[in-house]
Amino acid sequence: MLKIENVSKTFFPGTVNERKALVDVSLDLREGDFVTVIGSNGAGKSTILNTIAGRIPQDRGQVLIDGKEISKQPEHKRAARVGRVFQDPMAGTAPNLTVEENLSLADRRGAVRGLARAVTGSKRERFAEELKVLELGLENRLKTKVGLLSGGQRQALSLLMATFSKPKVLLLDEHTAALDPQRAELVTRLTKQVVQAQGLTTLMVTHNMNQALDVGNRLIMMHEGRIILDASPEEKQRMTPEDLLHRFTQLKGAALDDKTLLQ
Ligand SMILES: Nc1ncnc2c1ncn2[C@@H]1O[C@H](COP(=O)(O)OP(=O)(O)OP(=O)(O)O)[C@@H](O)[C@H]1O
Repeated sequence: MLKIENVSKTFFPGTVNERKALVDVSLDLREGDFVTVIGSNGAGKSTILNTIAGRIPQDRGQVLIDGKEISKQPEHKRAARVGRVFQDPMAGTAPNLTVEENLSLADRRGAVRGLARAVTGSKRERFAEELKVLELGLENRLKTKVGLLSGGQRQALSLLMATFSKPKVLLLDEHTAALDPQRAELVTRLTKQVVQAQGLTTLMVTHNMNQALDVGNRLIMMHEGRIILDASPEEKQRMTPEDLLHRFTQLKGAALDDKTLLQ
């Protein structure tokens, strides 16, 4: 479904600031796979999401959705097929627009022209229905400016907006990290719910080992631009956070040893 083939990305190549963010990364996701992505700071987790979304062009390799190469498509062209939620609750919504105007924009994502913000009666009813699922009472606040909502409410709305046009792929970049534990739990629960209901193929970056094991059916671990572990559903189910940390230390060490050997 989502295929990443031998993707590499180096920032500032040939300079003192050179950063190899992705080194020959390949990944194959089946329809409905929900993959959690963990790794150290600077491992390349966000960069991989950025190359799928089209925010950053890769230097080499291909990104395919349903067998179709999308690497040349600009970000806005991919938006209808690739939904995304960021860490910052401010990033996914327009604060000066109302809840219903934001939803209307999300509803029209990928459409060519038209009054994207305009909200008709039937649409309003549909939006209210969709909002009810969040259990935050936002269905009664359709005309509230989004800037007045709490971080958790905005993030829940961002999630709904990212999945509104039934994307092929959902990218979650530490989308619960900026929330307090209670709201993070709520948004995690909503995420599971929405991904399952729509059967979305999903990649979720997290620094939280418990969350990485609790959510999804597959887990990958990245280090210095490479995937160093791709845990199957069975393997993931058996793992504890301690196992995961232990594997990380082991594999990280092995990656370093390999590099030393190659020098
Ligand atoms: N736009 C950019 N310009 C220059 N360097 C970048 C850019 N984006 C990422 N990098 C570099 O690429 C490497 C991978 O960064 P990336 O943000 O993908 O890591 P990450 O695994 O998401 O890290 P974190 O967990 O800290 O968010 C890092 O060395 C980073 O400094």
